[in-house]
Amino acid sequence: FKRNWSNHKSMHKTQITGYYNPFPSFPFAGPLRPVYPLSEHRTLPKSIPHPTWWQDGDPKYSRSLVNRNKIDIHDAKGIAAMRKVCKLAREVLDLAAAAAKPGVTTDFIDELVHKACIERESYPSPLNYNHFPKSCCTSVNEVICHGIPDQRVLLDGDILNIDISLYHGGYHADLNETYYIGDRAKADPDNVRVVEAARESLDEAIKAVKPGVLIREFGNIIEKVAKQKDCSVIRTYCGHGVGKLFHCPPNVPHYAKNKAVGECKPGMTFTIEPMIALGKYRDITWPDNWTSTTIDGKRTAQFEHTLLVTEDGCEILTARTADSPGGPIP
Ligand SMILES: COc1cccc(Cn2ccc3cc(C(=O)NO)cnc32)c1
Ligand SMILES: [Co+2]
Ligand SMILES: [Co+2]
Ligand SMILES: [Co+2]
Repeated sequence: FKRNWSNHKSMHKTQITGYYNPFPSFPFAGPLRPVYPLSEHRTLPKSIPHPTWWQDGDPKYSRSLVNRNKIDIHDAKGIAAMRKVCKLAREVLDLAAAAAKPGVTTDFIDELVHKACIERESYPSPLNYNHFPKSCCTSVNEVICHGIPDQRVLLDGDILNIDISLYHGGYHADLNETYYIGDRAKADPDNVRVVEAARESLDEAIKAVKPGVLIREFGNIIEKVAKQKDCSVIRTYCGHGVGKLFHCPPNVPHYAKNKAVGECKPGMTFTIEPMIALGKYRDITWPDNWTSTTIDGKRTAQFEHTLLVTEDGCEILTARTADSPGGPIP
């Protein structure tokens, strides 16, 4: 699907002939622009198991209507596989985070992620998923999610979200974090407010995960934290079941008073991945049909974990380890 940009040029013409154009940079709501060309399509050795979409981009998730809301409960083997792929995904995210410095391009981060996946006999799940062009998502400043790694150089003062998903042993892991680029001690107070609101809203939601809790409860918790920090909650993108499939039930909205279906039961695995914004919650997508930004160009931050519901609570399968870099500003 290619947008028809012919009227776009006419908008520029009217600009030159003096008509007022309220959105001169449409559809770029903030200062960020893509920096092309994207690097060559990356591949993996065929010895590494590939998901269904590696070649034609189609997940082929033939979901029968009956199972529309059925949430998978993993057996011991499945739980062991999820622990393994989530540990590998955490290692890859930590390697990417350590490289995220001023002067480095997001494409370099993607190349590092791709190689780290191969070293771990894992496929980077986003690669060619619905035709997504790269092996991870790198979302800078006003980008909410699904940022495409390109030739843009990271700048001191940027905030960068790196979203990693791995496919290993027949199961997917999914996690992301937002990092301060450059001197964290000099980070803009608004950057700190939105990043720490996202971090804290996820942490508070995770504390509530245990058998019997309704999936729709997490949005109430997340929105309460966001509002306390004078931030908004993005509504378009939700957390999701993750396991044998990259995306499956339950759908996990991050906003209050949502109508999500389902309750937590031991053995299910899903992500909670709140996207929090300094300004309006509405989103707009770039002409690349992937990159989603806030409608007002204000900055946004996200954190994501893959969680396992246990008999008495939850296990954060993608938890940081002792040698994970970064972390909250003290
Ligand atoms: C068809 O519509 C879309 C639109 C945007 C993106 C994609 C495909 N896609 C690619 C990477 C990716 C990551 C996640 C994720 O859960 N992150 O936590 C979700 N979707 C993803 C499809
Ligand atoms: Co133009
Ligand atoms: Co993710
Ligand atoms: Co996700």
